[in-house]
Amino acid sequence: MLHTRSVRRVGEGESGQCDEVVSRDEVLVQLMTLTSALHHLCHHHYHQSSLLPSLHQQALDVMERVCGFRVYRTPSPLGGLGVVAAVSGDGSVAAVKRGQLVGLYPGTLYLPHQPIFFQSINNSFIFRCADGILIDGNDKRISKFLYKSCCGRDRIGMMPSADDTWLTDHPINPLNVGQYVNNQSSGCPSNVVYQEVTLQPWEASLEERRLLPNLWYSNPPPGISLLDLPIRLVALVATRDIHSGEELLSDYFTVIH
Ligand SMILES: C[S@@+](CC[C@H](N)C(=O)[O-])C[C@H]1O[C@@H](n2cnc3c(N)ncnc32)[C@H](O)[C@@H]1O
Repeated sequence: MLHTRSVRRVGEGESGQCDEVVSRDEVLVQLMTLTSALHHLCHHHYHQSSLLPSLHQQALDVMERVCGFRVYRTPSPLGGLGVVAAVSGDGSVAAVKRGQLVGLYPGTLYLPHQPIFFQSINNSFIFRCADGILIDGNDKRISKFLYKSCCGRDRIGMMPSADDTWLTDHPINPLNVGQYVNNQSSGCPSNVVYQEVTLQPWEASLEERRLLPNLWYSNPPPGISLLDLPIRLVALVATRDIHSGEELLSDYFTVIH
């Protein structure tokens, strides 16, 4: 069956993937613009699950004001859930412009040599980066337990070092649903690509990091602080204008040359 699958072919350039729709810096500018606008929602005790649905709605409103569209999970004609981009009101307009950041792939980060056998059983949410880093974006069972455990371990004082609300139906950062983007199918070509970004520690404040959905499975090496570690982010970027109500579709199968 594999030979019938469409494959995204990626060459590696000096500064990253050759198929980048926009530069790494542009992805980060878009990301930080949204996270700055979402900061005020973090001052609530948002880990209280009763507040999350309302905070999520407010976050979607902020996203639409800042980015021009909102993204959310909804039942997909392909089966299960998918992710759509939409604007309130007129469904005929282009909600997303080519090059806009539409999602982040959340999850626990595993180095290529780290064991992930039990987490990978019956798990369709494991993303493999070009350099072999794995991201477990499953929000259920052992994957959920491990992410929450790492989040508790990495707390900086009272401050969480990453977002864990993506494990619920009401993420405080609406971008953190990229693991639910479905694969393209015949007649429905992809409209987003994955752009892998290594975020250096000095590029994001603690306030920004608490809205980002990735952290490491392992402790930092001895003598290295958690805050000195880079973080891997996988951004989903639109490859064309996307109409309001359209499902986001990616290409799961990528060959790196
Ligand atoms: C990462 S999940 C995506 C979210 C998934 N739809 C869900 O609700 O859990 C990947 C799984 O979604 C389903 N899927 C993704 N793209 C699909 C497609 N084009 N047609 C049918 N099923 C698809 C497959 O079951 C696949 O293993």
